[in-house]
Amino acid sequence: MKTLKATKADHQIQACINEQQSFYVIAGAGSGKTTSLISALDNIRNQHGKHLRREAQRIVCVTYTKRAVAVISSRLGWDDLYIISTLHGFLWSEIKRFTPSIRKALQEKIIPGRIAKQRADDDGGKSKKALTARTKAEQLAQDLLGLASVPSFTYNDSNFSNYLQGEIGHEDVIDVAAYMIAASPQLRKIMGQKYPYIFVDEAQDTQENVVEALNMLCQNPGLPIIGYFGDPMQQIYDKRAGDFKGPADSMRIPKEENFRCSVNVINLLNAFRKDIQQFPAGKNADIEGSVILRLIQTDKPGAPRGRYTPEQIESASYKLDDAMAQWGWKGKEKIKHLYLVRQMIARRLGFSDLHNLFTGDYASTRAQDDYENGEHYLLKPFIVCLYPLVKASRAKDGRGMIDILRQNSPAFDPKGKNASRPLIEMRKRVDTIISDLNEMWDAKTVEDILRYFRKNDLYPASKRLVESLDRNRREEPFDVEKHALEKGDWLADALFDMGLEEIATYCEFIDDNTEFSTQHGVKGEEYESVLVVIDDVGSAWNNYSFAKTLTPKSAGGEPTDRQRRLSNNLAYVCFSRAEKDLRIVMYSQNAAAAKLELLEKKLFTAAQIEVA
Ligand SMILES: Nc1ncnc2c1ncn2[C@@H]1O[C@H](COP(=O)(O)OP(=O)(O)OP(=O)(O)O)[C@@H](O)[C@H]1O
Repeated sequence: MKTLKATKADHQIQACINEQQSFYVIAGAGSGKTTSLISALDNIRNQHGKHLRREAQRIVCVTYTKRAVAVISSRLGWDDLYIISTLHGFLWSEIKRFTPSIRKALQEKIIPGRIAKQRADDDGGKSKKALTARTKAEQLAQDLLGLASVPSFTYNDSNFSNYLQGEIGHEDVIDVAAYMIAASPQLRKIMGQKYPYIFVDEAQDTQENVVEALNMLCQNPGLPIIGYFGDPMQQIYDKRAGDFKGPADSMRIPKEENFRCSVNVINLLNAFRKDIQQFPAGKNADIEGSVILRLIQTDKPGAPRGRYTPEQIESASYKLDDAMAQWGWKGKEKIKHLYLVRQMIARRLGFSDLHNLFTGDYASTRAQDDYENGEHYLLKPFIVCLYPLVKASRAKDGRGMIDILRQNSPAFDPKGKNASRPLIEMRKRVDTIISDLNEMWDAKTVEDILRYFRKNDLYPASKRLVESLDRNRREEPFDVEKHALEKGDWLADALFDMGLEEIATYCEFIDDNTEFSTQHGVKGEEYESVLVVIDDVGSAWNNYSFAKTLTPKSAGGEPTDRQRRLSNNLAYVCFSRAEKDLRIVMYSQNAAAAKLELLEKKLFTAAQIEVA
């Protein structure tokens, strides 16, 4: 492992570990939180590894993404002394054996809570919101009644729970686990004995109830202890413990170094937040770097739902190319593009039709969110299994294809129904499937491929997917009001008719194989040159309003508190990825006034702002 000079915070963390005291590290971007976390994990192994292994105890590190899990695991040599896992994965593995307790948590707390939330949205009237909430509350009440006869539960790794099928989705796993840990001293004791050291990375994005439950687990003097690492300003999800803290008597450990960014980028970060002022603490102190903000004047969006027309997108894109050319960034390597403007990413990468479908009239907010996160039930089979399979086959990666099938396909599950079939027969099947798939991929539709996969039992077909494939096509013309609750059918029908070309680029984008990223995908990453493109219009959500947050006067009003927090935090996360040069493009309907406002706020210097 690369050893870096220990910082003051590293010494404080070590002292906490020696004293068996919980702690929480609060520090800005690029301050080496993840680095300190990994070195603390390594130090515990050096000091106590033998003893822990003898006692069959393990060190836990939960982190935010599967990618972070891989990075931390590899830095520690894939040692099974550690459990390095996403929060969902870890919590589920701890509770999954306790079926009666899971059922009890759902019955006593989780489902009643969800019903109450729906009821609060139902004013008894006939509005779409009230009707949807009523239907959902009724469905949940049915689920509650039927729960007693559900024999067991599985985690279905999606946003949806299907209680009567015993399937629990992401949000429920978190809530059920937090409830069970908080409610059961026995469970806390079992976990505490197994895991004397528990670390949480990206603590600001951990759910509040989980922080509370873990703090209860570690509230007594001595082991187990918990160590959180995070930055309140990098909280980019809702309902999370932004201002997290350890249990009572835990130690707050600040870090003011920045080892990543150039001097100019750090100056911007310091102007952006007042709670932490960083200084360049490593080789970066010698790198001046550069920051340029280009404000591009745009017109009011001309398309329905406050979106750009194709001509406007064309023009916005052209002006962006222009800026890149003038900075000498056109064709330059090692640039990471961070766009909040999905419409533009989709256009540039070539999946506009898919994007328009999932942000158009047939898409509920949930469908849109799921599409953006790569979680939609109709797209996930492609992301997880189908497209990777085609890709592996085109790369002639036989081993990769078999791995994908073994991990995803019931027909190839090493413990499944075909486990005892001769290897040679299974190999032949793989060959047939791959050749069929390759043939179909260029010529057939989404529906054809999904049907083929279902027929051959290649992907676990969720109930919703099966229902969509089995249902008759919707023949009647779509009516926004009348079909509000069933619009997903029209969405599915339109998707079924699409070819696979756009799906392929979408999958590449979601898998982070393009130079484009959404800002959410770059947490924890760093790149030499970063281009951030921000535009409230293309974002198509109400979550953010960059114009109102950064330039309220020229944008015609203040953002909501929530918009301000999310916009500021997301901008901070993006800006702080740059090691050397940062370029920001912001579309504005009042560019000249926006410039004056930004200068007044001293966020940028006059030399750093261009108006085009
Ligand atoms: N003590 C150190 N000495 C020199 N370089 C360091 C040190 N600690 C971290 N770094 C380097 O600084 C960069 C940022 O570190 P790291 O990713 O751990 O920061 P972070 O606080 O987790 O960042 P963020 O919150 O922005 O994702 C990395 O390139 C890392 O190698």
